[in-house]
Amino acid sequence: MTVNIGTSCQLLDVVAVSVFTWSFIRLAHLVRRHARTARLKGPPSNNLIFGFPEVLVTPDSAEIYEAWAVRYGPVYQVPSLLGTSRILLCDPKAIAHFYARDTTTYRLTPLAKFLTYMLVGRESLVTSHGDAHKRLRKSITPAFTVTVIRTHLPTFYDTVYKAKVAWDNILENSPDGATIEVQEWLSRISLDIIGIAGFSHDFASLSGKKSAVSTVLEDIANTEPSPAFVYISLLAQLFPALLRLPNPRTRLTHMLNKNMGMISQELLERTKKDNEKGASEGQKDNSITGLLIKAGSADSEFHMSEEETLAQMKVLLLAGYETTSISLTWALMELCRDQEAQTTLREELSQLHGDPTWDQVTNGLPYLDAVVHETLRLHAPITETTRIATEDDVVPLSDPVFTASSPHPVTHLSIPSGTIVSVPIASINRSTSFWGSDAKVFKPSRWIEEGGIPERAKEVQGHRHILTFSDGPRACIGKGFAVAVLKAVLSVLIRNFIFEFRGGPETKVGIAVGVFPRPKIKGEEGSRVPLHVKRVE
Ligand code: HEM
Repeated sequence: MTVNIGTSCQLLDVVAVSVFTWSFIRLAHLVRRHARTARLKGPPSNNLIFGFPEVLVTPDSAEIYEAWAVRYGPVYQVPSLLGTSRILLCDPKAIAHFYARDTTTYRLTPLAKFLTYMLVGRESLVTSHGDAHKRLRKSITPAFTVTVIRTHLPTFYDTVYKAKVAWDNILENSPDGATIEVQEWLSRISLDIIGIAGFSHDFASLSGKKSAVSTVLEDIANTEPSPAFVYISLLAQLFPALLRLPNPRTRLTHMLNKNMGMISQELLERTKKDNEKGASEGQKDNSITGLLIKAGSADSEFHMSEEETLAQMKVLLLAGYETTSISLTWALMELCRDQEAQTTLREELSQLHGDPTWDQVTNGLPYLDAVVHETLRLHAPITETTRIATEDDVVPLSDPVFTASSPHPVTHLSIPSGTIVSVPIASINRSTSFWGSDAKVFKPSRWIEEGGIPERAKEVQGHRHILTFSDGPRACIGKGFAVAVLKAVLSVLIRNFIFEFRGGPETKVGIAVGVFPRPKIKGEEGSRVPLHVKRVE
């Protein structure tokens, strides 16, 4: 087909007019919505086009959000693209109300939906809403009961022991210790655990097999977003399709989706075959893949299509693996900074004869529990929840606030349909007003001491008063699994090895921007975390 210049100009004109008209309609809609919202206090715009772009592009905006909450009150508005704004909720009652209505009144923003489609395809648990979400969630819930997670504990130990053996070999002739890049190892441990426990598949990454999924995730974390990409991702709030423009990050995202798709398809086929055999032998398959296959069968109440099944597998693989490995890395880094905490944990673990049993993992090791929850409090891998209101809502507040438009304090906030609302998870988890003057300090003892958790923090609903696993109908389905993995892996590593920063406890820590922000040692390439590791003799 040939296209002459005249035709291309007409085409461009049509595109330009369409984009302009569409933008105009959207702006008119936003202006109308603005008129119906009580104007909240908040920082002034510092950029005519983007509002306050810094807060969207810094990997850790927790302290900016906290400073604004102190200055403008626990609910405030932040300038956003083209004169629009976003509402931030830092009030516990408002947050509980918001999360309780997640998937119904509050839904994924067009940008988040678009990004998730790019990552895992359509029809997944994370992009579905209302009854469709309930149906998909119910289909995999049996894989996350305490009874099932408990059966995976030996798998968690078997996997971390593979790393222990490899590290023992590295350290065999180095009594004073050696440098080990732990982030990569912790990623391998997490991937192999989720593979075996969740999908009955051994990725064998601890045996040196390169995984197509982890390689792409590494590449994403090691590819600094270019200034052009940062600009595009800011504009993508209004025009998500801009993310389709060719750039290295988009290419890697497509590759991740493709690789996860190939693995999921392979696992699905294999499990189907195994199940046919197992069913004839009367076995029950409670693995994630087994449950999803059951949900896709003709006589199931869930009527899940093959596309939905594959999308769920990709979501679970990504959600379960990357978040857990990031949390493990943070735990080791905090224990390097606080050697006393590391010793206390080792002493607690050394009193056991062998690896903790399930009862010890869940109830019998208070300091291990405290280290894990203090890490999760300080370093939420998912730093905020952002949604769009799909209907008008009235949000109750714990404490009255002054708005910019009313001389009297208000006890409720009116949120018109179309408003973007965010909960700054990481900021609230380490905010001084919730957790006290030592909120930013890694202090596991706060989880054990009488009165260690301030009353204000106790007002926050969510797993142990932190928002790291979010809350409400979309709260993390894998939180019990994740906490058990963190405890099992740390118990083996800390009992057997001593970890130190090579540059001493004051070593600076930075953030690498992967699918989720990952910690790194400042000055190291990509997301590398080389630590000095010594065997416990
Ligand atoms: C430390 C580890 C983990 C953290 C911090 C974490 C955090 C979260 C958060 C904050 C959400 C809500 C996301 C949103 O609202 O947009 C979420 C959802 C989810 N998580 Fe986790 N997660 C972790 C581990 C896991 C594991 C191990 C699995 C599975 C094996 C898992 C599976 C999921 C799934 C499927 C969802 C979506 C739930 C839904 O939409 O109904 N997560 N997680």
